[in-house]
Amino acid sequence: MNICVIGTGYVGLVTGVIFADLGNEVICVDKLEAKVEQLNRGEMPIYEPGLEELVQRNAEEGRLTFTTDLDGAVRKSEIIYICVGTPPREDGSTDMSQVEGAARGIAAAMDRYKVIVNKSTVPVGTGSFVREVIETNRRRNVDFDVVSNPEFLREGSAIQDALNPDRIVIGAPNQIVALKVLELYAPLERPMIITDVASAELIKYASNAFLAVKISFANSIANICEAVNADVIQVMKGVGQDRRIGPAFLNAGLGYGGSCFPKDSSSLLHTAQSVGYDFPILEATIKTNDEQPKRFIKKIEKELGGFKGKKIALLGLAFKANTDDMRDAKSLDVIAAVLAGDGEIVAFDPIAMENCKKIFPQITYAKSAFDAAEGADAAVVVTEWNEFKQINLEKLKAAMKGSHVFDGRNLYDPEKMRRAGFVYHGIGRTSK
Ligand SMILES: NC(=O)c1ccc[n+]([C@@H]2O[C@H](COP(=O)([O-])OP(=O)(O)OC[C@H]3O[C@@H](n4cnc5c(N)ncnc54)[C@H](O)[C@@H]3O)[C@@H](O)[C@H]2O)c1
Ligand SMILES: O=c1ccn([C@@H]2O[C@H](COP(=O)(O)OP(=O)(O)O[C@H]3O[C@H](CO)[C@@H](O)[C@H](O)[C@H]3O)[C@@H](O)[C@H]2O)c(=O)[nH]1
Repeated sequence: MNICVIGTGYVGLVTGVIFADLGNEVICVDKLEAKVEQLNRGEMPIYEPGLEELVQRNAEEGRLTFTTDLDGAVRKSEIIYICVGTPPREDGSTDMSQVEGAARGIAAAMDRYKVIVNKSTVPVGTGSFVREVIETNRRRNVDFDVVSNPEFLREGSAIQDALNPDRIVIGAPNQIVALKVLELYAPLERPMIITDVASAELIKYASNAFLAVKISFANSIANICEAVNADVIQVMKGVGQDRRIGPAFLNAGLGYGGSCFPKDSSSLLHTAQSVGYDFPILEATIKTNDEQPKRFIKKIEKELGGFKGKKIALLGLAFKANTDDMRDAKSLDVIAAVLAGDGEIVAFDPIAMENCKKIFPQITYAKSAFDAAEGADAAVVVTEWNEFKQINLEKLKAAMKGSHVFDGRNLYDPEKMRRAGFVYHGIGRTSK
């Protein structure tokens, strides 16, 4: 099959390379010339384990190409995947300008029947919106179908997630076009759900919102744990053992960040409100998530007696481990609060420092966690990197001036930390 993928972010790159690896001819298009040049040199614009090798192999074998020429790519392809960004607007709704731009580009280039697939996370109704944009802007009277095929990959494990999805969701206007898209995924032998376009669009938002609810619920329980001296890890372990609940996404911490949960929960809330429904569960989930880093920062400030003149070793910057993505990373809240309180930040992250420098060039970036901890009054952990989980506690203690460790991801055992001489503060952990 000849496939065109529009957008070379996480989703476009992973979708493109996987379809190429399954034997299709894939052209990936991006409007950013520098990004396309970088990809053509075999360099990845993002950090994602396993991506570079897979892209290089498929490019060398001639199945995967990168271009800025949307016209040419659309003409050569039977199926066109829209994988562009859908960032949030100020009011929580979704900025659809990239999707509209892609649809206009497709409309101008279409020379025969095409299947247009929305893989971007888009509000319910986007299938009809894309159809309308193309109908209005097409130059020739050629037929086309619009399908929804949402993506469920996670950053940091994107290739594995895309190759082994729990389900493949295809929302199509008819069986024939559904089967055409389904055929692309047949070699993966994963469960398929075929439905209408609107339901498929909503499956994506409902899934992300439900996971966000789980996280905010665990964080709420953690906040109670702190007041009653119970341990949230033990509590959620006990809760998650119930097969009806499940253990995943019950880790209490600083709250969810990244490029998806915050914007997608706001977008779904906006959709609900636009049809006259308040969606109180989702509202509370978002509120809980907004408050979680604030509570943590307040706790640090109180324990240290303010940030003024204090040196904070910040361990981790990315919104989660195995990515260099800084979108909605909780480290940003911590940095902003410490700087606003006249404190000093020395940060270390295995791979996200370059991206953080673009946002906070004024803080100090260290060569290692120990380098960051040198002479620090407190260490604050915000990203669940393995190298922080396995850190040599003695060495960390010896490097620091103070003994406070604020663990925003519950990486450590409180008892072990106390034995190592730290004053340990987790999220929802026992104090004795
Ligand atoms: N990042 C994730 O983990 C993830 C997972 C599942 C779903 N999603 C959804 O997938 C979509 C893409 O996310 P992402 O993180 O890959 O996006 P991104 O913002 O990192 O990348 C989007 C790319 O599209 C390009 N683009 C925009 N308009 C274009 C046009 N008209 N022609 C050519 N290129 C164009 C941009 O230049 C950019 O390189 C979003 O809707 C997101 O919500 C993301
Ligand atoms: O128990 C948990 C699990 C996650 N998180 C946080 O939640 C955020 C999101 O984590 P994760 O879901 O692993 O990362 P994403 O790459 O943002 O992936 C989510 O968002 C994608 C974009 O829509 C979806 O495709 C994925 O299925 C969905 O998991 C991060 O800040 C995590 O630290 C917690 O606080 N507690």
